[in-house]
Amino acid sequence: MSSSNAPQRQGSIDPFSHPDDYYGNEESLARIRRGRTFSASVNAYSREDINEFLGTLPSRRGSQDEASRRPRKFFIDVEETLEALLKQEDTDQNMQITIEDVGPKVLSVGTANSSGINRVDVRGTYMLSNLLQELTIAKDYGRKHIELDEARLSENPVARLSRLIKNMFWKALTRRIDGSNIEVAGRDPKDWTSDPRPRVYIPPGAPEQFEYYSKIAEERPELRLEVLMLQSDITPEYINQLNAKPGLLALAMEKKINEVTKEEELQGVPFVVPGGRFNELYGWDSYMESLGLLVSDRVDLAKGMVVNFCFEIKHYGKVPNANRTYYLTRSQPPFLTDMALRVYDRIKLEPDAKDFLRDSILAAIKEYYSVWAAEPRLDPVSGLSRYRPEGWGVPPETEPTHFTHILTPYAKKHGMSFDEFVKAYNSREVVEPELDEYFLHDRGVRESGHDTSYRLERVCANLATVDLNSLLYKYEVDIARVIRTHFKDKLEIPAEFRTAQSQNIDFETSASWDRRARKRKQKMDQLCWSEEKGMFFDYDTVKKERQDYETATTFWAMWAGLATPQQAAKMVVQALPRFEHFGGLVSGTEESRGAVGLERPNRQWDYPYGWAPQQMLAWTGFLRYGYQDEAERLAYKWLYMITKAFVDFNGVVVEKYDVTRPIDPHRVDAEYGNQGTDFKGAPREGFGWVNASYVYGLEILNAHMRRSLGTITPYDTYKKAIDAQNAF
Ligand SMILES: OC[C@H]1O[C@H](O[C@H]2O[C@H](CO)[C@@H](O)[C@H](O)[C@H]2O)[C@H](O)[C@@H](O)[C@@H]1O
Ligand SMILES: [Ca+2]
Repeated sequence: MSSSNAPQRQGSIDPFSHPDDYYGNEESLARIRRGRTFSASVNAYSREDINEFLGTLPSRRGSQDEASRRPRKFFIDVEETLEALLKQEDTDQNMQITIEDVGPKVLSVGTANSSGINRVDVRGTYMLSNLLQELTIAKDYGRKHIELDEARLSENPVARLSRLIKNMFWKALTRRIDGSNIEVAGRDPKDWTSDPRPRVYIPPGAPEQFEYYSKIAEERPELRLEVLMLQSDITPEYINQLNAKPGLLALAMEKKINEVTKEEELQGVPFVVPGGRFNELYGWDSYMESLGLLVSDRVDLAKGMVVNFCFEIKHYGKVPNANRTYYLTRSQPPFLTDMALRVYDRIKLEPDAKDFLRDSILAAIKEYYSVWAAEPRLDPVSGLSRYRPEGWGVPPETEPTHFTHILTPYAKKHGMSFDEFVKAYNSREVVEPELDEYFLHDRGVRESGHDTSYRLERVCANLATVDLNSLLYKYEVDIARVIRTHFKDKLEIPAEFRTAQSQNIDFETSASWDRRARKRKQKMDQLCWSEEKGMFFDYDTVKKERQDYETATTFWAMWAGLATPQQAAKMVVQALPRFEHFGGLVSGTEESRGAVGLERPNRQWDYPYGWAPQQMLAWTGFLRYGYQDEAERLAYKWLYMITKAFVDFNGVVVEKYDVTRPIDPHRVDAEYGNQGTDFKGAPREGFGWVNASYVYGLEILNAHMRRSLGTITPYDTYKKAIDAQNAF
């Protein structure tokens, strides 16, 4: 077929198809297929979605013959145009074309009909940056020349971003731990050792995996894969030792027929990673991602994550923060029951659906008893739970300077260099009880997912947080409902699901779970709710007092259905205005954070930052209690902020946003900066939970809002237009 130097006719190709189809020629496609590590089939982008957005292009400087409205194609020399484009338009030389570049913002390209002889202009930041993205991707596919649909450059930004998320980003973030993918999944940008290499730890209960990976390591020495058996007794001491050789924790595998060899083999159950430096299966990221995957019709991936969680609970006793050895002592906010129920709802007609539901609920019950409702996380006095994981030492995965200000005084005290002190402290050669206390809370902060925040620093492990207890309330009501509705109110508990806390329980009924939920709600009303402030607060189980830090997690009580209608109304009227900003909800209020400066730097989970999970849970909570307008408004603001940054900054989609910053909300310099900003030419993966929030949020908006978003209309302008329309 055609060589990559010859122009290729792409006349019959959908202008919005996946790069595999759009840019992949026979040869490069064959190469990609050969090298493709597994068949993560991506669903085709819905044509209806695109049609809905067509005709609503943003009113910006258009290309010259826009009036003719005929679909136009360009014939482009990839390398030459890329070079000219960057030279002329990327004036700050960061390999992105953004509103901060000060080039002429116009580049002429040849039309396909004239074989490139007649030239027309591509104008404006958005179209030029889309051109850069398309050329970068075409180059990845080895293309020298392309025919490029103008529609691909002027595409409605909401349609473009949704399409990228559904077609490209999920695929780029999908992992499977097995021979086909171990070199990608094993990579750890956080590895602090002098010789980072892929390493996989197998739990003793999965000997077949040990055999499987050992064979791969032997057959493919170039991988430098080290296969190790995990000790059965997972103690903090042991985990500390493993820090010299950090590695992946094996996940679920299933027997499948290899499409090529037609032989049965073990394959990893796929999952989605957050992105950036986070290249493993996380706890609460996975839940948020699954909400996006379900609306992207990737039920298979959402299901895969539930199956992997069940494997983790079975073999590691919990859903670890993420599946790396250094995360083993701690978990993350628990969402398994809701996640499993949402997946079940989509697969309920499949033959194994009931087994899937049973396994998930059994795993959630085990996790509940042994992790969340057991000491040290359980506070036996209040009956509420805390993020209070075991372990000791300095968390090795954090950015190197994170603890400098905390540790330096101790290093000086012991007359040691910084590194010598860290080594001595981590191996218990030096004992510092004050530091132990600091890191007890720090581990709690990381388990809470809200790392870090002045709300939790130095106190987290003592707090019965509104977030954790709302989530556990949801576990309790979900478990009760599933047992009642799906298992005739009697769920048998097989021996492997019993725990030290539940060893005499042969079967579960809904009554005890309903009772637990009622008790938790009553305690939270008593200890966490403020009638005066109209919100829930964390409760300090040691000082026995309510905290006063105002946290957006108060809305999790609505998500979980724990709030009464009266409490919900108060939260909407009193609390919501304190958290609502230009781009949606801020994590905590400015007043609660307090003054920041050199001595007291910003923390990423405090004001002014907003995070996808806070938005998604609040929208769902508002909808649950009938606050449709509030949910729509908040979703609009969040999506507007993401869309605007996507349009103005070369397709950027990041881990978190500064929701008070209208122009460049993706610029966050707190702690380790922002994941997702540092790409060359084209974004490849976005960020897991923000991708999810985008497609999930779009489902909440009405059609009019979606159209306004596509024309980059700020919320206030949209609202004025609607009010004016309604006045007639
Ligand atoms: O390396 C520092 C910390 O990074 C993680 O936390 C952040 O990213 C996670 C993945 O997106 C997310 O779940 C968490 O909410 C973020 O704050 C990690 O989870 C921490 O344990 C780690 O110390
Ligand atoms: Ca630039």
